[in-house]
Amino acid sequence: MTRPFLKMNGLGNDFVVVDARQTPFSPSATQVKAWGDRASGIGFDQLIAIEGSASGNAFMRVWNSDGGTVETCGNALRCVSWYLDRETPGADLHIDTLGGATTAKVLERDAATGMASVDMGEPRLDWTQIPLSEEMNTERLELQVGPIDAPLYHTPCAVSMGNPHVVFFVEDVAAVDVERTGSLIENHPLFPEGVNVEFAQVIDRNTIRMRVWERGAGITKACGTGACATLVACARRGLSDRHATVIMDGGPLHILWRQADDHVIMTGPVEVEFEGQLNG
Ligand SMILES: N[C@@H](CCC[C@H](N)C(=O)O)C(=O)O
Repeated sequence: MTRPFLKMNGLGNDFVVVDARQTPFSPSATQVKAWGDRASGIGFDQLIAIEGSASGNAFMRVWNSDGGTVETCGNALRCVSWYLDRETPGADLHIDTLGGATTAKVLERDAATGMASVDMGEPRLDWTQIPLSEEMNTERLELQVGPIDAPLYHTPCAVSMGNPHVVFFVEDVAAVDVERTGSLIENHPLFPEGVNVEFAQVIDRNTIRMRVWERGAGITKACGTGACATLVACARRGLSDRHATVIMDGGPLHILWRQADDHVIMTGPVEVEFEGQLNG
């Protein structure tokens, strides 16, 4: 089987995007892992399929590079909206995901880059929606890393943006061992479906520096849902306003948690890298 794909990224969080609207695409976990391997395959953080949808313009399916399917991906939603916008330039695009329905709009575009805004819907804040394995206040989780009497990181905030996130507040994000702590927390029993782990340093009320360990993908340069979860977490704790620039290793996203309807709006860039064919 060979399938054409487009390699794209949002702030360096990179994807292989397959248009599966005409021909079904159902790779095995082994195939996804092989294609995702940066040493021997194409290399990506997520594999994305654009499928048909009865209720919207398209359905976006997401696999992490470890081969597991997950609910959604914020940076990929901007890339998929750029792809679909070629067919109906400037229109609002309704893109469904396993994590919920979204609406996207491409604000600027040229042949290989663009800027898009996605309404990600409401964050889910109840412990059952994250989900957690036991009832807890998601604004202040009873969770800590390090010695019991002098924890390195503690009392994070949990937010679901359709997929699960836990946000730790730190004084110096550059000093965090993201791999060590992220991999430990990703599989903590408090998170029965695993969790994406963010470390956030509040610079001022409208600027947050964040680094991420993604469930099923490890350290990535940026995470769209992670940036949304980080802004929501900071605003819930009174550390930021409801709009901020979240600066990740790959660059900034602008996030607004709109007062009127509680929806989170993410705005940022899209880039096309190259076209290719998947074999396998
Ligand atoms: N890169 C993403 C999130 C991809 C899925 C995530 N690793 C998960 O397992 O939930 C983004 O930009 O949101």
